[in-house]
Amino acid sequence: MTRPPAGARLLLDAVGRRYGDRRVLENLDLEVEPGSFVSFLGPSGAGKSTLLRIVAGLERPSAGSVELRGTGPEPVTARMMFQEDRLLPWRSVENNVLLGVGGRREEARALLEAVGLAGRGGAWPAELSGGQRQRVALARALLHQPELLLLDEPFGALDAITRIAMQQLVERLWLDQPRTVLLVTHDVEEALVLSDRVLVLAGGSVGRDLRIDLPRGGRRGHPRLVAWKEEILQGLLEPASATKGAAREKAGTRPTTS
Ligand SMILES: Nc1ncnc2c1ncn2[C@@H]1O[C@H](COP(=O)(O)OP(=O)(O)OP(=O)(O)O)[C@@H](O)[C@H]1O
Repeated sequence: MTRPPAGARLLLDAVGRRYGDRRVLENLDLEVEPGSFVSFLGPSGAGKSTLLRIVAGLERPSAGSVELRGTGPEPVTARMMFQEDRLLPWRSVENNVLLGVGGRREEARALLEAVGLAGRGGAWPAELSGGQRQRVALARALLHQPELLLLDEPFGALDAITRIAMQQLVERLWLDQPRTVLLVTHDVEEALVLSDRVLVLAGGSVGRDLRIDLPRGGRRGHPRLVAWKEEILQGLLEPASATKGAAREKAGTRPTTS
């Protein structure tokens, strides 16, 4: 199935970000097609969240440029979702969805229904499970009909089963309403199951750029997906063992086996 182009196009040109002497991103070029689902993997500290914050406009790059092109002349609407749900405990579920927006109760209720929380608008966040709270956070992001949805490890705190349910929900909503999605995750399988494209950040830039051309729906357990997963995991493990090996050589020590 070919999806109609929708959502924002993202163009990063030689983006760099440093904190003091520390270069986190360097000379990063990237073009993301409108309506595509792109995931970012990489070792801890590789700059995945930094990149997302830069795309969201929450942080400025130290070098290079970021361009977002929407479907119309208006500025691109982007919304971000985090590992923490960031719900306000003193507001009802529905009023959390409507945060900063007035008078769109019908839409908020329809969205709560779409995320599997029909009739729970009057509940307090504390009355919901972690997965349900993330559903509210998703509904809140979608109320703004973003052309760009930025997901920073949004299922990281959820148990394995809830996590898969959330992945399926996000995929279904994305298929229903095309928009560009950027997902930062540590879960290689999650990235491969959900994405059109998986990017592995390394050394401040894009190390690997994989197009996942498997049909959706039956990806989990597919031999090609399993092979990609192994290959990516190996690549993520290698820099660490190479560094340790180099450190040992320098120190003149041998690895211990116990
Ligand atoms: N505001 C900041 N000030 C100083 N250093 C920062 C700041 N934000 C991020 N960093 C540093 O930049 C590097 C990249 O951080 P970032 O959170 O983007 O990595 P990440 O790939 O998302 O990591 P993780 O997978 O652990 O979440 C880290 O070394 C971090 O300490």
